Amino acid sequence: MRIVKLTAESKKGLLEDLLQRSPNHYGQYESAVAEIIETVKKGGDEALFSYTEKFDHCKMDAAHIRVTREEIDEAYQKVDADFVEVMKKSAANIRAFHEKQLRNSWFDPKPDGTILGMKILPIAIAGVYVPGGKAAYPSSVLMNVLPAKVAGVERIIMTTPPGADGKVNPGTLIAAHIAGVDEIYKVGGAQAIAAMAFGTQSIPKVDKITGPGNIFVALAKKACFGYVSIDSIAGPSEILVIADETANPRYVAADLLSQAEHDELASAILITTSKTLADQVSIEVDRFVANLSRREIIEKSLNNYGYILLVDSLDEAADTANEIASEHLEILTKDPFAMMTKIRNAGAIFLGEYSSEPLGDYFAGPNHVLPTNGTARFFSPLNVNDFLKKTSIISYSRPALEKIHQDIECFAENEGLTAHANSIRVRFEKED
Ligand SMILES: NC(=O)c1ccc[n+]([C@@H]2O[C@H](COP(=O)([O-])OP(=O)(O)OC[C@H]3O[C@@H](n4cnc5c(N)ncnc54)[C@H](O)[C@@H]3O)[C@@H](O)[C@H]2O)c1
Ligand SMILES: N[C@H](CO)Cc1c[nH]c[nH+]1
Ligand SMILES: [Zn+2]
Repeated sequence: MRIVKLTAESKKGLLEDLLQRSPNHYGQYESAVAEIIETVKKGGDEALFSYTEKFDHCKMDAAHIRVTREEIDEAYQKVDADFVEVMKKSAANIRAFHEKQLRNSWFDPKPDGTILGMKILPIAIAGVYVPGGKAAYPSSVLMNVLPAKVAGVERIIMTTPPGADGKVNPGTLIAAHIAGVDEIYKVGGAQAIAAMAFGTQSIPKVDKITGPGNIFVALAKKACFGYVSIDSIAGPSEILVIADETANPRYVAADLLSQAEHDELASAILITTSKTLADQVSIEVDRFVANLSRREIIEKSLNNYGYILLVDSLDEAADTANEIASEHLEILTKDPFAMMTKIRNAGAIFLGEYSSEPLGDYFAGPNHVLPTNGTARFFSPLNVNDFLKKTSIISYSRPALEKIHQDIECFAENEGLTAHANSIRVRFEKED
């Protein structure tokens, strides 16, 4: 991995480079995605079948688009029983963590007769996209579906592209079954997003679409936003490690590679105060890479977005981490909790040498759908709130309104909205 002394100039170049990975920079696919969405809007199921044949090389029809109970049973025959048990344990952790996020409706009655409150209800129907192109991610099924379940969403549907044989990855099906998905449809890409946003003969229109996917999926979600709610536009995975001279270089190297293997555009960055650690990590990275199955992808992503940045102090490391606002941030320093207090922007923070990033990807419980491309400055991890909607409650008694009616009339008149003022005043005027 290249080792770079951090300067104002190298930082500027790095930040600009990282931003190029955002789906917002892939405008060349936007017109193709817009055409797919329009075609699905007009053509419904027939358009879906034709895109499935074109992109997934699979002949699909209305009788086979929905996954059957028999297909789920078949999946259980194919997947190792130990893996099924692990998915169940992981699901229990994810559910328990997300249950802590639940908020109840609240009402605040006052002695003067006012009641203000917030009525909180789940959305009625959620649609989860699960990638199925290059690799299957049963963990992402759990991470997207369980917060919706905890929120109390009544109907959760899922779409995922079929293989050429018309089948869905068995691990994906079992994860969906464990998490409690109601319906699974075999369709992928932008066409799946359009189907969930607008509805087709087979696929219901949903209120919110969540889930990761490739550039066609990301741009389709962006284009459908407004017709339907979405979680976020996820970009390629990112890991940032802050480490000092106390860190174990093997652990740092292994953790950087864990995210580099996701994608050629994934970023893996170490910020350290120790030149010795930097050199050791670089050696350990080379040792590990030689034996990893996704070596080609890893080498490309390290070549594209792999950096070891040398800084003069941990404060400089924290400032830089806050500017990068990484999806994942590991802190491997003498006092990780002290360091954590200096971090403002990160999707998830992993503290200490036994909290390596894949713990969060698979098992600990917090969501692995996290803001990427610097959006941790203003976005949060996927959570139960994403599947809840709120309605304000306002109730005043006559005496309560009487006390303040002139204030409201004053406000309305100053905005030139006399009908607003009148709607308050009329309640306190004597009728002729
Ligand atoms: N951030 C996360 O939490 C997370 C988790 C899992 C996966 N991911 C990411 O999701 C992505 C999955 O991508 P994938 O491709 O493997 O699966 P995918 O399911 O997102 O995409 C496959 C679909 O893309 C469409 N497609 C392919 N080529 C096309 C073309 N030329 N024109 C129009 N549509 C086309 C097809 O319809 C196909 O069904 C990866 O980038 C992975 O890193 C992210
Ligand atoms: N690290 C990914 C999010 O950036 C999520 C994931 C799924 N499987 C393994 N990892
Ligand atoms: Zn991962």
